[in-house]
Formats: sequence, structure tokens, C-alpha cells
Amino acid sequence: DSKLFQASHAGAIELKNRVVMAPLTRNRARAEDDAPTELQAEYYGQRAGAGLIITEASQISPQGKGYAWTPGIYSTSQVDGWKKVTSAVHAKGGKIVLQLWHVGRISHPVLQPDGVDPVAPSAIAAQSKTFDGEQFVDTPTPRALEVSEIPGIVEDYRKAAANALDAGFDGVEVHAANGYLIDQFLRDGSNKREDAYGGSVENRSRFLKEVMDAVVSVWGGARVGIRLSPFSNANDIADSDPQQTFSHVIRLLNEYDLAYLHLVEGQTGGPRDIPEGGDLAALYGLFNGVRMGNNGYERASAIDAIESGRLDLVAFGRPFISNPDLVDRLRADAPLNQLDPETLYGGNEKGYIDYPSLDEATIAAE
Ligand SMILES: C=C(C(=O)O)c1ccccc1
Repeated sequence: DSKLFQASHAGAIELKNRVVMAPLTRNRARAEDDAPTELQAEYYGQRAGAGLIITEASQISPQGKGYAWTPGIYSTSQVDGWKKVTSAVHAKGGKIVLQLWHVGRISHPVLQPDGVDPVAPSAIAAQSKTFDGEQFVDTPTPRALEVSEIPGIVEDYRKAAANALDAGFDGVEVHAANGYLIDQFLRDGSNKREDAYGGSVENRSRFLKEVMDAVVSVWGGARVGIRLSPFSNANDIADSDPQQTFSHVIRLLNEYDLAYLHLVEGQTGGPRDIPEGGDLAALYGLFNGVRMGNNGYERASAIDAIESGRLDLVAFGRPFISNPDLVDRLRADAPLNQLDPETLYGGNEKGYIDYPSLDEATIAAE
């Protein structure tokens, strides 16, 4: 058996193998209250063969919502929904952490409470779109946050982290990637503030530090992971020197003794190329804990990444959508179900909980 299938850990979280289900937005939360239901419990329960499941991004507050039908982690009904999910995964011997999300400027007034403008570090629109439940709409120019509003958002992260603890998760992942709020603060393309939260890399990392202080105060570092996408331009995010910015960020993160560092390697869900001056290995090398890599991994490249020591854990996104039993298939080097691109986002159980596992598929083929 390859080391990919051997037991491991992410901080205090014991894992039965080194295969991680990456966070995947599927836009299927219950419409009236953005809460997970039995449908999500079935979906995640089917995928409990993963060493670790990271849930889809879940907004920490109504202000943190940026797409139709994504789940929240700020209300009682949402926590009750997530309890169904964690129970289903634990019943199958799985481990699961929740990804804490605030979209910042990647939203639209129709998705915001009272139709207000989305917020961000600076009033700079992303050249991006979001889905409002009917159609794709351009993300508008956001309102720049007042310094006085920042403690309230940090408190929303703390409360959301506490809600995830109540819901029975094994930990949480802070979503600091893909051009959402934390990433908007980190990168100088989106953060033009002239106060303590902007300018130097220390100042641009201040919001992240305050969020980590809050989340770690609830969970302890050993059950908190973080996702970064140093070289991605998802949602029109950009930085003039990502290697310097993220080297500073990773050194800052070392003080928390986190469960893991999760890096998107290259463009999110796209090419794995690293831009001139970028050095992924150097970034992983700065981190003092477990290293998790994602983006386009397959069986051979995942085995190589683990056995070469370059990574400790490998996260798979799209393969887990169409293969609930991905770990069994990778171990057996069995064929994988193809993904149906039409049912990735939105909809119901079709393309969500109806992908067959190996034994079902074999029986069906007989
Ligand atoms: C949370 C997302 C991310 O991190 O990119 C996301 C959101 C909408 C569609 C796909 C992915």
C-alpha cells in the first residue's frame, strides 16, 4: 500500500489515510435559511472514506454570503443542519472540518441583507461575477470597511468557529484563499488602505492575524487549518509580490501551531503553473506543520507528492464529486466515474448523491 493510504494526522486530528476531500461549493443549501439538510448529510456521509473532509465554504454571517444557496454557520437552524452532517460522517468513521468563509467583495446587493453593497478592505470592484440564484451578475464596487467595523467581523468568525464546535466538527479551516475577504486584505491589488490594515505586508496581514487569534481561541491551533492560494488570480485577486506576501503570512501562521497549511497550487481549479519569482516548495518549507496541497492531483501525482515528502496530505476536489469512494478506487487503481459538469452547481440530488460507488457500479455493469 502506498504511503498515500497510510494513517496520518493533521495536528490533533487523527486521519485514517492521507487523502483529503477539498472544499467544494455545490449551491444546494436549503433556500429559506441557507441550512444544510439530510441531503448534505447523505452527500458527505457517502464520502467519509476520505482521511479528512473539508466542507464547502460556509458563510460566517449574512454579510459574508456571496452566492445563492451556499450554507451558513451563524444560525441555530444552520448548526442543527450541520449536526446531521457531522453525525453521518462520524457514523462512517470519517473526520470532517468546516471551512469558514466571508466573501468580501465577491457578492451582490441582491445577496446582501437589506440590499446593501458588499464590503471589502477598499472600494475596488473585482472584475468577476457571482450567481444570484437566477443569473450570473457582475460583482459591484464594494463599500470600504471602516476600521470600527473590523472587530465585529472578527467576532463573527469567533462565533462561527464556536458554532462549528457545537455542530460536532473535528476542526475548522479558515478560508483565506481565492480572492475572498481575507485574501482581499492580504493582497496589495485589492487592499489600498492607509490605516493599520493596509500598506506594509504586516498591516495587510493584520486582519488575518485577528481572525486566527479569534478562531484559535475557540479551537486551539491543533484543530485549525488554513487555506491560501498564493499564485491564484481567482476572482480577480492580485498581488505585486506574492512570494514575499505569503512568506510573511506563513511565518505569522507558525505562531499558532496549526493543524495544517492547505495551498492551492497554481490557478484555482486551473493550470498548475507558478509565476516567475514564485516558489511553492519554499513556501511549504517555511511552515512548521502538516502540508496539504491541492489542484489537479491524480493517483500517480498524489502518490509521488506523498512518497517524495513534498506533501503530507493531498486534497482532491472534482474527483470526489463523482467518486464517493475515491479512496477505494485510488487504492485499487480502479477507473473513476466521470464528472457531469451540468450538475456541479445548484439543483438537487442529481449529480450530487447519485454517483455510484465501485461495488454498485460493478453490480450495475453485470
Ligand atoms: C468557495 C469557492 C472558492 O473557494 O473558490 C467557490 C465559490 C463558487 C464556485 C466555486 C468555488
